[in-house]
Amino acid sequence: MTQITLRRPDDWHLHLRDGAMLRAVAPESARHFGRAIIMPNLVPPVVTGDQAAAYRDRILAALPEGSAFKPLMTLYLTETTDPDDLARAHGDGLITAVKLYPAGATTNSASGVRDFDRVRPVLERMAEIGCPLCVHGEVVDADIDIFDREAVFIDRVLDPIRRATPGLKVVMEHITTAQGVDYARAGGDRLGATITTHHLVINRNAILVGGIKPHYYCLPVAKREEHRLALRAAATSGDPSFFLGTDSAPHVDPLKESACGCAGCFTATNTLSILAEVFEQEGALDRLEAFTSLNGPRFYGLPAAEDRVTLTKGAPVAYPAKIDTADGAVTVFDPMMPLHWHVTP
Ligand SMILES: NC(=O)N[C@@H](CC(=O)O)C(=O)O
Ligand SMILES: [Zn+2]
Ligand SMILES: [Zn+2]
Repeated sequence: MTQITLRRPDDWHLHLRDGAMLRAVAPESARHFGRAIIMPNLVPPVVTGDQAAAYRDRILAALPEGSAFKPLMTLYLTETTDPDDLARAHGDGLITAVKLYPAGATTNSASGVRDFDRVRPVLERMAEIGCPLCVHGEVVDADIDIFDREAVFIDRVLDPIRRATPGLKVVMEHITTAQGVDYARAGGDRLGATITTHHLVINRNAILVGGIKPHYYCLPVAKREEHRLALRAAATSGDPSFFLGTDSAPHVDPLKESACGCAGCFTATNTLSILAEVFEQEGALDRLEAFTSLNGPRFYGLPAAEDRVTLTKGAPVAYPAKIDTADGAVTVFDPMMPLHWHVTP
């Protein structure tokens, strides 16, 4: 196969940031994607309906002229989230989901949840109104090894939440383990999982072998090869539980290339070419559309896109090593392989 046409992909987990960074990265996602779930971990985070509306307007203002890209907004769940404000924002179509960060788990998560019992009433309300909960699934306990934090979260936090609030729709964001794959697969209609582009490509060796490689450091951190293979099998299976959330998470280079570097891989620029390469390697190009364009809308109860993008196989794709922002350069994820699939938007 040398050409494939897909319904326009959506990105079910994206960091667009704000200000100069937003203006630089929004066009990178809008070039290929139709919609994206926009992460609310700004500083300060997006916690109220009014803040979500203002952020949506800043995103729309940052898009190229004539872009049809639709940001699907989220609220950042805190222990003081007002269920009425949340329900109003959801009812008005202003927000599509709510994001749960365990406090301290990842970039800008200080306002996240410490005591999960304190958000029970909000979760009950979300189940009633059909508002999905997107979860960064890692425990933060100092005695839990960073490579085990996702698996432990499933047992200690996620499963109890889902049992206590069975009507709640939950998305396990950016799963990185075979345990995550197995749990999502068994979870039925109300459970989905996003998988990033980079976790289909790298295992933990990419970060650590031959010198420390900060541009491969993200959270949840990439795991052993057996987990990468489980993610590839899940993503390419066509199973509707799994859909694309790139977790494209830009940080300027000085903040990555540092003695204490930030977590996040910036993949918006070359994601679709990488995914086509991965699906081709797995003999699953015919299931790429399910992963990028069908399973996500189905989970969220939204229509699939009507317009299409075409991918054509040819000479290696040229893409910039970095993009410029008024705040500094951002390195584009290097998949360590040539990419041959050109996207015609
Ligand atoms: N994935 C990351 O490594 N970083 C994300 C936060 C997140 O999604 O956990 C970011 O905002 O930089
Ligand atoms: Zn996260
Ligand atoms: Zn993220």
